[in-house]
Formats: sequence, C-alpha cells, structure tokens
Amino acid sequence: MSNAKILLVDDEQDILDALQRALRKQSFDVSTAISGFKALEFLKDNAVDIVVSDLSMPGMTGIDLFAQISELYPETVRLMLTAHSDLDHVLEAINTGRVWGYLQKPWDNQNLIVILNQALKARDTATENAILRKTLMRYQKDRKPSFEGFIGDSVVMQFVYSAIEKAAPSSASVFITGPSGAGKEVAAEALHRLSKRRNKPFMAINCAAIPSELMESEIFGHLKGAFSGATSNRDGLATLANEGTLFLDELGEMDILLQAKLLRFIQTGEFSRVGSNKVEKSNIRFIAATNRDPLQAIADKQLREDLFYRLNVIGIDLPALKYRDDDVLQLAIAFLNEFCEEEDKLIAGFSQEAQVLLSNYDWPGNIRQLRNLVHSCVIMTDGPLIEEDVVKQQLKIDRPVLPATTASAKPTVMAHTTSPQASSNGEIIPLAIIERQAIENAIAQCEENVVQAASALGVSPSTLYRKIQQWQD
Ligand SMILES: Nc1ncnc2c1ncn2[C@@H]1O[C@H](COP(=O)(O)OP(=O)(O)OP(=O)(O)O)[C@@H](O)[C@H]1O
Repeated sequence: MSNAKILLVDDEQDILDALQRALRKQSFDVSTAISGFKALEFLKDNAVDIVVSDLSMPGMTGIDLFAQISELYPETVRLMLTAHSDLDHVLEAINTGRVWGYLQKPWDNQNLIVILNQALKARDTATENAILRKTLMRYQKDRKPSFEGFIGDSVVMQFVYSAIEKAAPSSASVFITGPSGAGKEVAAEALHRLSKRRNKPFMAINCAAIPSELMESEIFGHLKGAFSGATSNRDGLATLANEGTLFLDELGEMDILLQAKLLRFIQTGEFSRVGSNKVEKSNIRFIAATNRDPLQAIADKQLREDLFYRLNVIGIDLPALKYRDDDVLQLAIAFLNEFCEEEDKLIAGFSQEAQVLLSNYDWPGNIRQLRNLVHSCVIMTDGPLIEEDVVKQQLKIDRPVLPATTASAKPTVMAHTTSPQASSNGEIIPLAIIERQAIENAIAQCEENVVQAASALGVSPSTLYRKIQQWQD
C-alpha cells in the first residue's frame, strides 16, 4: 500500500537500520524512534498508520508504549517485534487489544512486508468501523421519534424532517410530492409553524375540491354582483393569507387558465378580485402539493410547466407508508390511543398476528388509510387486543380490493355488489340511484379518497364533490 506511514521503535540502532533497509524498496513512509518516549513525542506531531516496536526496551517497554498509543491513537495499528521467550507477554497484549500482531526476531523480510500490508488492511477496516460507529451514534442521537405532527422515526422520514427544518425559515416556495394520505398537508403545516410567518395565517385550499368556476373567487375574492350568487364582496385567500402561508393542495387539478393567473400573482404579488380592475398586493409564501408525478401532469397538460418550476424552488417528497420501516406500528399504536380515548374504549394493542398483517400490508391509502382502519378496528373490538381477523375484515382483505401497488397508481373500480340495471325483483332502478351507488362504491374502494375515486370513475374531482354536496342538501 503506498504512502502508509510506519514508525519503527527499538533501543538498538542496528535493528532500526536493518528494518529500514528491509522496507526501502517498499512505498512506505518510514520513520524511526530510539525509545518509547521518543516514539510518543513523534506521534504528537505526526499521524502514523503502523507502529512496530521492540518489546524489551529500557525506561518504557513496548507493552507500556502500546498501552499509551491504544489510548491516545486507537486507530494506529500496533505490531510487536519480539524474541521467542517474550511470546506470553505478547499474546496477553494481543488479547487485551493493545497489540494487533507480532513479528519474531530474527524476522524474515518478506514476512515483515506481508504482515505490514495485512496490518494496513486491518487498520482500514478498523477506521471504517470507527467512522460507521460515529455516524451511527450521531444519527441515533439526532434521530427524531416524531416531528411537528408527524409520528415515525424511520430513516426515510428523518430526511423529510431535516428537509422541512432547513426549508422552513426561508421564504422560498416549496413543492411537496408524495402519494395520497402520506402527510403532505402535515408537512405544509410544519413548514409554516417552523417559519417566521408562524404567527400569521396558514390557509389551505384543495384545488380538487372546488368547482373551477368558483376557484378564481376563492383565491382572489370577488365583488358583489361579479357573478350570479355573488351577493356581497368577499375576500379571497390572496387577502386572507397575507403575510402568511398559502397551501395549494392538488395543484394539478386547478383549471389550466387559472394556473396562468396564479403564476402572475406568485411572480408579482399582485392580483385583482373577480369583477374588479383594482390591483391589490399581497405577501404570501406558497406551498403546493400533488399526489401525481408533476412531470407527468405537465406532459398531460394538467399542470403548467412554468408554474411548477416557479413553485418547485424546494422540493420535498414524502415516501409511501410501505417504505417507512416500523413507522406503521408506531402510527397504529398512536392512532389506537387516540381513538380509544375518543370512543371511550380500553384496548391494550394489536395481537402479534395483527401486527404482522399491518407490517406486511401495502397501504395504498397510506397514513390516512391506516388511521381510518385503526378507527374502525377500535369500534369493532370488544376484547383487550385488536385481532388479525378484525384487521382483515376492515381491510376487506377477503373481498376484491384495489391492487396494492403504488399509491399514485390509478385505481380500478371493482364490480358493483348489486346489479346496476335492475333490483332483485326486476324493477328498473332510477339512474340517479345507480350513479350514487357507483360513486359511493368507488369512494369506499378508494379509502375515502375522492380524488382517486374521481380518477377511477373518469370524472373530475369537483364533479364528485358537487354530487356529494347535492345529496347532502
Ligand atoms: N407521519 C404522520 N404521523 C401522524 N399522522 C399523520 C402522518 N402523516 C399523515 N398523517 C395523518 O394522515 C392523514 C392524511 O394526511 P394528509 O392530509 O397530510 O395527507 P396528504 O398527503 O395531504 O393527502 P392527499 O394527497 O390525499 O391530500 C391526516 O389525518 C394526517 O394528520
């Protein structure tokens, strides 16, 4: 190995000379010391890879020297040069970790070189292990079991927590990606809470939930009479979130023409209410999110490229629950406690089998799905533990369910349980009822995610929201 630094220690100059000669043709950087004290002095100012020392030396023996070196420079490999009669001492020193190996006098030059190279390899491994140990200790020390509304201490989430911490104080826009139910809104709230704007408003809008014709007014506000139904002046989020943060969830669902107006507002801070020409100003930090691949949404002409790049100054990607190590069990326990309190129940935890099932399930609806599942399991359980059967039942594992692949994958709506054309007695069922059944079925299969259900049914989410609204009126 080239440039390895070796220190030879012996009280006999002849031995030092002979060792140096033996190593002359090797690419080692060799130094010598005539005593243990001199060796320690040298080591104070010079980093050394291997120390080769005689055992019997006046003043300080090789064993004493190595005891000090192992304390002061543990990564330096220590090799003893010894006569046959000293072997017991050396073996003891090897056993207590002060000496890595030994060479017997008289030594064979080839053997000396082989042992030095082996020692260097051992040093490299020891150094790597030491670095790994230190990194691991630092990581364990800084590891957060939970963070600003997030539960879970998985490695992937540590990166998310760290990215949120770094991004929060800046006023730069943040674009959050990640599958549905993975905690994008939790991340947006954490960014706001950790920012300088924490005492100002945090406003969120789900672009999929509001019909496109009302969206412009939601964002910019309107004047009385601007459109039918505008019975009074109304502030939009541009006014309400002034000096605070505006979270635009499901941005890809926003009407593409409105996206152009939004971009102008983000760039200039200027806007006009619907029905007004007056230009107003607002100072807002923007956070946007989508559960679709933004580049695909751009390719599909659902998301403006310039808007995406304007918002994606900092990108944060939330991993799906199935990639978060043991977080699923930590989350399940936290939700269990929450819902036991809410439902006034006493349940100690999940059975072993139930835990295995929770750990192995794919969670297409991510944390939202897990949360809803735990809630229903708490309601359905009377005993001290939530059993595997109950989890299976609530996951509808024995019934056809959505394929548990990636959460962003477009879900397939399975066949209806009842025939959509006719009831069992042959009566014709009105179309509105069939439609409602189809929608309710899709929403149930999509774990209450209206956006996914809309995508599976081939309509826009705002259409679904409008229909749900109509049923409730
Ligand atoms: N790590 C977490 N710890 C605790 N609760 C979480 C965590 N992540 C998400 N949740 C909870 O899960 C639910 C869904 O989270 P959230 O609404 O932030 O997801 P989302 O990614 O914005 O979903 P969508 O794309 O459907 O809007 C919320 O009730 C939220 O509080």
